[in-house]
Amino acid sequence: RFSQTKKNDADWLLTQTAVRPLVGIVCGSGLGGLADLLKDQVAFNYRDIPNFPQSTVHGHAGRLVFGTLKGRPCVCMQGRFHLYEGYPIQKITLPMRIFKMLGVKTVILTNAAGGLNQDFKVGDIMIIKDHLNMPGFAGNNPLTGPNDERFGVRFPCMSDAYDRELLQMAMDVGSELGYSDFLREGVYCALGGPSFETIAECRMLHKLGVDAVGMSTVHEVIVARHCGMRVFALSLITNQAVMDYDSEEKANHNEVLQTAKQRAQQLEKLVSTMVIRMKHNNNYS
Ligand SMILES: O=P(O)(O)O[C@H]1O[C@H](CO)[C@@H](O)[C@H]1O
Ligand SMILES: Nc1nc2[nH]cnc2c(=O)[nH]1
Repeated sequence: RFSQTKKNDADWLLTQTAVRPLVGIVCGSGLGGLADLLKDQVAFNYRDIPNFPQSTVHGHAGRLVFGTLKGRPCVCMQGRFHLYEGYPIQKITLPMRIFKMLGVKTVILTNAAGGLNQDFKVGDIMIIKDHLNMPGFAGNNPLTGPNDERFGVRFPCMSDAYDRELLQMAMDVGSELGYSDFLREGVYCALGGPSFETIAECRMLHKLGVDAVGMSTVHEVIVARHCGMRVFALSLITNQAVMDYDSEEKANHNEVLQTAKQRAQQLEKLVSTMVIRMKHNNNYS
């Protein structure tokens, strides 16, 4: 059933735009401005794409934007789907398979996340080098169910999920742009949400080696890697996870959106420079 939906969506989109994207970008909470960098835009509201889920979260506009970045064809999701919105996990990740069918080779995912690493500050950008898939530990993995061999193997490897070359490129580009003071790398952990973490949960995640916590990205990464797309992902640290019973801090979505607003331009510059550099390096067919 999902397979037919994906094919219909991809075919429908390909008849509506001449852009044949090689890069697919997913914008995290409050980070939708990335899509505005695209030139010669052709944009679709999710509600107008047959069978597509709808964005229900503030800070996720719900538009699929095609366009070019210095001549490089891209497609950008201005808004993603989360488990807590009530969608089945396969529906949340449906856009990754549509990306694949559109011809996308590299996926760039961004998100807003809480910082657990005590060296991190609000406003830091963390390049994701690995993840913990908490819903997956409980059996909620987007690849659950019959495996569609046309996309990938039954048991995909995840030790190479985050492309090392792109991670290095992000560090290099970041340092050239003068971002080194707020550029980090680390491990992202996805939880189901929508409640933010308790203090005990934050302490546990910290002990497990998690640097940043959020409610997205990991499911998309798994599906993107399953079908062989290259993955680069980053978190904007929008708030410090609360680790201390004396703290007055309370995680909230407004703070997340506020921080995103403050750092959005630099994050956009980092990502767009990388997309342009990918072309120059001729990394892709
Ligand atoms: O991961 P993104 O989509 O950036 O959103 C993050 O921000 C929201 C919480 O403020 C949650 O949805 C969390 O996952
Ligand atoms: N789970 C979770 N998601 C977030 N998204 C932005 N900040 C946070 C956070 O502190 N926790």
